[in-house]
Amino acid sequence: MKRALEEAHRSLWHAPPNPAVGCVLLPTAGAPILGHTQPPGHRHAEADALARARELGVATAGATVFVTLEPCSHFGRTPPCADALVEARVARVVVAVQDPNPLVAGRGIERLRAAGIQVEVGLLDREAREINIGFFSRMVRGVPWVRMKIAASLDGRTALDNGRSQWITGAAARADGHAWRARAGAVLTGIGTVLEDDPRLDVREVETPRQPLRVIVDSRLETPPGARILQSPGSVLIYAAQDDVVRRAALEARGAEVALCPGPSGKVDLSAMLRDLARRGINELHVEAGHKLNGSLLREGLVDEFLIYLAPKLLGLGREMLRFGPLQSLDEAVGLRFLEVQPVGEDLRIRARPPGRERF
Ligand SMILES: NC(=O)C1=CN([C@@H]2O[C@H](COP(=O)(O)OP(=O)(O)OC[C@H]3O[C@@H](n4cnc5c(N)ncnc54)[C@H](OP(=O)(O)O)[C@@H]3O)[C@@H](O)[C@H]2O)C=CC1
Ligand SMILES: Nc1c(N[C@@H]2O[C@H](COP(=O)(O)O)[C@@H](O)[C@H]2O)[nH]c(=O)[nH]c1=O
Repeated sequence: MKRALEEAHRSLWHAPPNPAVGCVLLPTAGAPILGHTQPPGHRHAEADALARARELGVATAGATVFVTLEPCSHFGRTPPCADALVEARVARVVVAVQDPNPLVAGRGIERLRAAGIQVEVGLLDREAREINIGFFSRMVRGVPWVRMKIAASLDGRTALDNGRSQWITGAAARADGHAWRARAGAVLTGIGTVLEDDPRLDVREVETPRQPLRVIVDSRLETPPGARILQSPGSVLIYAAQDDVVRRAALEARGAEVALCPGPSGKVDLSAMLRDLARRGINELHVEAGHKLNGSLLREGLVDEFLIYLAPKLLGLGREMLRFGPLQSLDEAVGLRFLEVQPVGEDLRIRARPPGRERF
């Protein structure tokens, strides 16, 4: 199953909105055959391993199959993998975790058992959920997994007082940040960052088979039609709270989609926005915003994970990571749990989760 998880990992960048799944087929004789999810519309992991077995002329009857997610039982863009395993006459299927999609959960396992195949469920289920944490979040909660990336100095500053922030972290940390952008379905920022940094927010520092959707929270449609984000590759979606026919037309003429998502006090309803992003198939949402939008997302309890790069430098007065508070008591502090602390180039990468989000 560990090999199957490694295979699943290879699909992380091209699988979305599908889950990244890995498969290892152990034939009764010969070497293991590996498979993983191909881009949407192409082979799932089990079908991939079975196709490889056919290409190699390896008999699949009696084989044991390890797969990181329950085989599908429904006709989507590809035929059901459970049927393919039945037709291949495999003897045993070990599934790491059941499909979280309430419409199909358990059906693939039932289909295999009904055909007389021995099925076991639960081996390395925690790791299997973790690799598809965004897909699980979308299926179970109806919102993407929100991962907030912050690049800061050791004293926690994300920009100088005058707004300048490029660059705080080094080249290796910035490239690492692009790898996290690449696996997300969408990258989200706020209008403050668009106006101050004129960012592109696309994936350039690492190779990628696709560009994530770029999303701007822009209550009053203030994104300049000449902004670089509208010129770089990939689609742009702007959430506004108020319509403005002229500004909307100018942004649409540049290829952006504008969605109205009004909330209280003339601002975008951030929870409704997340539900809408999930409906659009976004599993992981990568946030790269300034202290104001970061603070709003935290205050509304919408942040699932922090991806923080800390540079070994001090900036003194400047913008904080997230604007919230002031708290009255230390008991009110937002406690986090470190998942990982890792050097990246000359900087440190810290991944941390708030309580209740340690696992999914
Ligand atoms: N080092 C780093 O990792 C990063 C640093 N930065 C830096 O941050 C600075 C920009 O910060 P900031 O201005 O905070 O930028 P943001 O990206 O946070 O955008 C701020 C805007 O978001 C809006 N906003 C906040 N909450 C909501 C909500 N609930 N609904 C709708 N809109 C909301 C605010 O609107 P309103 O005004 O109406 O309240 C505000 O105008 C720049 O200097 C940039 O360089 C930016 C990104 C990453
Ligand atoms: N300053 C800063 C970051 N800033 C983030 O990168 C954005 C620019 O993206 P792009 O236009 O695609 O290069 C910027 O608006 C902000 O969100 N990132 C980092 O890894 N390290 C840094 O020091």
